[in-house]
Amino acid sequence: MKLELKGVTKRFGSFTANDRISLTVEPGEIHALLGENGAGKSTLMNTIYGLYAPDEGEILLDDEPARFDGPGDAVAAGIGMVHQHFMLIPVFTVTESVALGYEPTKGPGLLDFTQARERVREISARFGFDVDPDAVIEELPVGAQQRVEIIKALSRDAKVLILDEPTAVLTPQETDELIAIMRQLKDNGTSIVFITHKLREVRAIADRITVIRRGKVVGQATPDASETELASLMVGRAVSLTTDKEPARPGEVTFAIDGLTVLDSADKVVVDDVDLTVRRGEILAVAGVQGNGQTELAEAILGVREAVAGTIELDGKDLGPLSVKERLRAGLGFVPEDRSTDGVIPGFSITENFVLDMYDQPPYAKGLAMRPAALREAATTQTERFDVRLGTVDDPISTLSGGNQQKVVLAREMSRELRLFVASQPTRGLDVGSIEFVHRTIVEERDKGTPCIIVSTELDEVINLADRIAVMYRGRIVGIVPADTPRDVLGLMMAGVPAEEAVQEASRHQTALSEADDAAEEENR
Ligand SMILES: Nc1ncnc2c1ncn2[C@@H]1O[C@H](COP(=O)(O)OP(=O)(O)OP(=O)(O)O)[C@@H](O)[C@H]1O
Repeated sequence: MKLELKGVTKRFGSFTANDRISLTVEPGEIHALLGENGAGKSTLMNTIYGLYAPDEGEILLDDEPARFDGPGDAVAAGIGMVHQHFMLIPVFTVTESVALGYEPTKGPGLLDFTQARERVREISARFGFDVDPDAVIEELPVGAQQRVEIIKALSRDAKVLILDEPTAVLTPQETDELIAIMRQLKDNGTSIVFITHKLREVRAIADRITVIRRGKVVGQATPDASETELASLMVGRAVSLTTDKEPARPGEVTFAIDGLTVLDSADKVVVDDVDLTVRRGEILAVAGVQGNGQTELAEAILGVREAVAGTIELDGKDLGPLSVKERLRAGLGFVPEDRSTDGVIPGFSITENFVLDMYDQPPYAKGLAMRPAALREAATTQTERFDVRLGTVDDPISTLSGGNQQKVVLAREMSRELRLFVASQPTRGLDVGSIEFVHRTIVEERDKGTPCIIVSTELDEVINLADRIAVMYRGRIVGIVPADTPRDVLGLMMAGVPAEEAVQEASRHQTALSEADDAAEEENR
């Protein structure tokens, strides 16, 4: 189905989030939508999905004007959407989740689960999804949950599928699987609108690219545009995709973890006897495929997850007995992996979110009295520094775009005097310009002498920032290697191969590749 937007405008009060946007998505086309944080991408998609009514302009489906009074109308017209945050109910099975939207009925008030299960089976088989209709959502990995969202849309005959940052939470393997699925859907005639901040993906799969900035279309591109060209079109200036940094000048060890063991909620060991040290003035990146204990390691440092064995010491002090609040006061800056559940309180204003645990600390309080003016000033200055796109700092943080909420968390945590900085997926959901800034700011923090731990599943980020890299696999540290370790060696370590073996295996692989090249050349001659 062809989707066409003509002059679509959406305002929130006096703020124009989408300003006369026009674009066309042809049947079977993968159309990427690029734009910096707060550019208006999600707003536009929510409008196409019937969650917002456009203030001006129109949406056409196969050249016919469409008006939606809610997502129900959009779905009936053939539009499906997979949101940034999945809308699935954790305790439901796959079949129940799909039936909830599709609701094939046996009669008044009775859902036909047999029919729904068949539908799940049929769609899974057609696209090779490998999803068990009876699996419970909360027990599925994120990539599989996302496939359920796609099945749900397809079960309702979606002909236009909107994917809003679908790869932000996926492992590299899951991303490859999703890309394969998108290709199949395309071959099947489904039109796809694809939002992402990852330029490599855009170049790999998009047929056409539309770039929006501050609510307006600023350009169109084809996938042969370079990453640098796309980045500057998005942000309106040249962006460096790598961070210039001097070699670290590490000082003394001020942070040490010894024999740390942590259990998950089902009492399974998720961090297994981990030893780590970080020196002043260095960045240790913890790399690994999501779900190998990195999250729990970071949570144990913050104190939201209890260690069953081992110690954590900062500046010679045992953090074990300290509460989260006391650890923050001891100089820990912490960026959680999931800002929406652990980083911000949606109903609070940006200013209130700027302090949370630190409201009674100088400079925001003097004795027992809070100093609202000092707080407001800090929130204003720091959000400006981090280029947070906002109306005023008194607005609820929930009105900010996802990437801008992430920047508030970073601004909050990086505006204190720190003795240790720990960040999980610090740039998740950020645009390339913001990533450039955040990476530079982390390096500045290092150069002030703060020991930094960056937990990231993005190898680009790990390689860009790290002075040393610790690779985690199944709760253990597989090895700690220098920052210039080749990608293929890191990849093997992430699959559990010890460092030395990984180096040998990678070099064998390289030799085999070059021998194959030589043989092919010989044959061509
Ligand atoms: N309900 C709302 N009330 C007020 N302002 C809003 C609301 N929803 C979005 N906005 C504003 O509209 C702008 C566009 O937000 P949107 O979420 O569409 O951005 P985005 O391009 O998807 O960004 P990101 O890449 O960070 O997800 C932002 O400045 C945001 O603050």
